[in-house]
Amino acid sequence: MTACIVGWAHSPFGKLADETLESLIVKVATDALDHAGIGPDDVDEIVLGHFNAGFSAQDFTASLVLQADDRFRFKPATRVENACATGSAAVRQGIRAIEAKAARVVLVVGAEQMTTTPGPQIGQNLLRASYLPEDGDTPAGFAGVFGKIAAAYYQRHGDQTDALARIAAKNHKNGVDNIYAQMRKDFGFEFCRTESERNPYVAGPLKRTDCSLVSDGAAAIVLTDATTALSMRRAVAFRANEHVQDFLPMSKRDILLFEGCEEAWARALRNAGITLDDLSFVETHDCFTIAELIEYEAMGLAKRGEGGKIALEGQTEKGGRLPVNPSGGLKAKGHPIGATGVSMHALTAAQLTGEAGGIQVEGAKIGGIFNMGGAAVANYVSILERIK
Ligand SMILES: CC(=O)CC(=O)SCCNC(=O)CCNC(=O)[C@H](O)C(C)(C)COP(=O)(O)OP(=O)(O)OC[C@H]1O[C@@H](n2cnc3c(N)ncnc32)[C@H](O)[C@@H]1OP(=O)(O)O
Repeated sequence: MTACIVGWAHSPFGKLADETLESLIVKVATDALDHAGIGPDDVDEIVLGHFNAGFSAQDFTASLVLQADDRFRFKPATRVENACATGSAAVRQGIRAIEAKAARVVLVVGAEQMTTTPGPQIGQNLLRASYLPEDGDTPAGFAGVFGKIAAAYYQRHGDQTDALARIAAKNHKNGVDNIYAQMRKDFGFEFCRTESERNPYVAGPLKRTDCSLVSDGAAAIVLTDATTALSMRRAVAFRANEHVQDFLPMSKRDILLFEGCEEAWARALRNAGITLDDLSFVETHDCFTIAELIEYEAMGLAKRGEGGKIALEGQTEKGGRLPVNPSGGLKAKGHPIGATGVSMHALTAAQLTGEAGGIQVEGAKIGGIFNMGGAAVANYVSILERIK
């Protein structure tokens, strides 16, 4: 049974000093049901994606969704976690409940509040998603992990300074038109390419503009089975949804290949019966620009070692062969860990129903999503298409 997205909601991403984790969750849960045109009584199951790992003193957070409305009382609610792919793990749990016919309507919420944590502690919290015996004390947190990956990529395939700057500039430019984005500033290629006081090196060859943002934010989607969806205002179907989990230690794999990402894309395209050429756009996990570059190769858009080439040719820019991250990605939109995967699904659904506003990809028909946890450890690919 195909699961469908029938409604969604998105908070602004950024430093949201007036919000709490609870207020963010309550707002998007309420707004997503309104958008779907249903009420709390219609919901069979609730899934919350929330990473936490020290960002919030409040743990055991699934029941925070019930704070949105007393009518949620006694409904099953569960929190799921899979590092930076936590949001997509929550989406997948909802899909599986529908496919198993255990639920007809599932409310999926993703949320994180990161900016209330002091700077150095943020890096330490994020590193809990690395293999601690190897990477637990990496300087600069997860940027340090990807700084090592970038340095190794340069060694194997040559300097990628220009390509990474092109990816950063593209995503920042796209983010200008995203009303939910944390950073709506077009920095331009030269600024992203050049080390400066405002764009210092953070880890290895990665500068500040190569890194995603530290963010607060939440997003929610409403899932139903296809029959129910067709009776509603809109229906965006999952043509595929795949999850591939790889080894956590990077020393057990060739970390420059992102093989889990490759496998997830291969399975998703096969199950959807399409090729990359059928996609109108992709939202991909650009936690660091080097990740987006390697993902071009893992998804099959570029040969190994040539991800930078297609970035420099503008193939992934709006109007290019395959627009990647029209939302501005994690780079400009922001990356509140538990919310990110849900946000990707909400904004992809919005693209496909023509509700994406300034970031709309004209004529978008099929959208792809790649959300990852750790360094290509948890790999989730969804392929979405509007059916109503
Ligand atoms: C964990 C997994 O499972 C997989 C993953 O997804 S890993 C990704 C997890 N997320 C991260 O690791 C977050 C990475 N980013 C960071 O840690 C931080 O943004 C950073 C270290 C790159 C910069 O932080 P910082 O040096 O403390 O900057 P900060 O003092 O906050 O801000 C200084 C300026 O830079 C800007 N800035 C901050 N971060 C920026 C970024 N990433 N890109 C562009 N500009 C940024 C700020 O807006 C500010 O600008 P103004 O002076 O004009 O106001």
